Amino acid sequence: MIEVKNLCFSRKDGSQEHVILDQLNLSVATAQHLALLGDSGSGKTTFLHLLAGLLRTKSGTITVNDQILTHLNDHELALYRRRVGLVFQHYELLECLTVKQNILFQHKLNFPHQPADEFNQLVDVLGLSHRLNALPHQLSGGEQQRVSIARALLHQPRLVLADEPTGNLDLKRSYQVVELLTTLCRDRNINLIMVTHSHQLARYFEHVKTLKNGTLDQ
Ligand SMILES: Nc1ncnc2c1ncn2[C@@H]1O[C@H](COP(=O)(O)OP(=O)(O)OP(=O)(O)O)[C@@H](O)[C@H]1O
Repeated sequence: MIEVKNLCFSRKDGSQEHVILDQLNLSVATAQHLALLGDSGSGKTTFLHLLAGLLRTKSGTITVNDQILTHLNDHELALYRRRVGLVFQHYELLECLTVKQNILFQHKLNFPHQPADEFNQLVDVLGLSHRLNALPHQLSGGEQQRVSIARALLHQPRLVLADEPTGNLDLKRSYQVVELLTTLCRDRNINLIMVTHSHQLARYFEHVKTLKNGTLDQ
């Protein structure tokens, strides 16, 4: 469950204050999926970073599964971030690690005593079982994105934020990735928010909103 109330966010541009989000409100029910559209520069990535706890704001509130992010101290926010699954446009895999090591790396770092129960099932569903010893540069873009999805889901997050995950893929691979991402999240009752420029891909989502002039359409 996500509740965003009167969220404002600005950045300093020299001496000028550049307003990016302006009194933004959003309510996403538990396990709901949302596609986020909007022109380039409208603030989609900024909004995802605020939801991920990577940025802070002083104005407005963000509540995710009963945690009010604005009230968390730095340590609590770091713990919150560990529980969010992130998927990026450029995959952000570690080049020197194999597929298997990439998928397990953050899990081992953040949850060293928690077994990675879902590993086998995830790599199987994502079609990666035969690529576990490959290095990222030996994979196609679609395969790399599937690795990053496995990494994002391994620690069983309740929220996955995907920032243009198909931005580097052709249409066929984009559909595959979105189909897998939405199915995996639906099966696990995970809230998914995906930024995309594609109205076609947004059709996979039960809810679609557009960010414009710092706020979301109703
Ligand atoms: N680190 C930063 N410092 C200053 N301004 C920034 C920074 N990051 C983003 N911006 C500005 O904030 C605004 C919103 O950027 P953001 O990346 O959130 O937009 P977006 O909707 O995700 O764009 P795109 O679709 O092109 O990825 C833009 O005007 C951008 O130039």
